[in-house]
Amino acid sequence: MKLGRLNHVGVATPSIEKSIAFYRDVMGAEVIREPFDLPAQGVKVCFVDTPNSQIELIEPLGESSPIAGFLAKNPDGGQHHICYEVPDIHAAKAWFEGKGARVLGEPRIGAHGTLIFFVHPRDMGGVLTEIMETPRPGVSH
Ligand SMILES: CC[C@@H](C(=O)O)C(=O)SCCNC(=O)CCNC(=O)[C@H](O)C(C)(C)COP(=O)(O)OP(=O)(O)OC[C@H]1O[C@@H](n2cnc3c(N)ncnc32)[C@H](O)[C@@H]1OP(=O)(O)O
Ligand SMILES: [Co+2]
Repeated sequence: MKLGRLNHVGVATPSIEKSIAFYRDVMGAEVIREPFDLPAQGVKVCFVDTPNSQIELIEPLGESSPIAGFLAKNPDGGQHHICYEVPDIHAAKAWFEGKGARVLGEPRIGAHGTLIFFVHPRDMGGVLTEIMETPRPGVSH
């Protein structure tokens, strides 16, 4: 597998509204997308555009949110995951499994509307890694 484009850095936050104010007023972000709920992933999401990538703000949605444990340990929030693009999600899953890395669940639709999966941080040098199929040109995500 060839390492693809960095799509986004996930940042967990207890309050997307407060984080939006931070990225706007302190970081000078000019393009901050409208937040939206993603119940299937247990998070509320807001994309902050940078010139070459995106920051993905994620706030827990519901008590069983996958980021609840992270926020319990880091109540002010923090860097949560890094997401790389790949051309073929199923080939990428087979690649990581072949390397003995723990893929967390089956590929599912992520915030950009393409298939994603996560690889366990303990098998990825301490970094929770999201793998995302590259959006196709002409399809809006
Ligand atoms: C917006 C949708 C989507 C997108 O399209 O972009 C998203 O990004 S959704 C983002 C949220 N979803 C997920 O994170 C799903 C995958 N995550 C998980 O399955 C779990 O969070 C986890 C990675 C298995 C961790 O589970 P948890 O119960 O929170 O913690 P543990 O105590 O079991 O952790 C085990 C181990 O891993 C360390 N850890 C946990 N989270 C992270 C992290 N974000 N970065 C680095 N390390 C992390 C934790 O400290 C434990 O370490 P040890 O104690 O040393 O074993
Ligand atoms: Co993400």
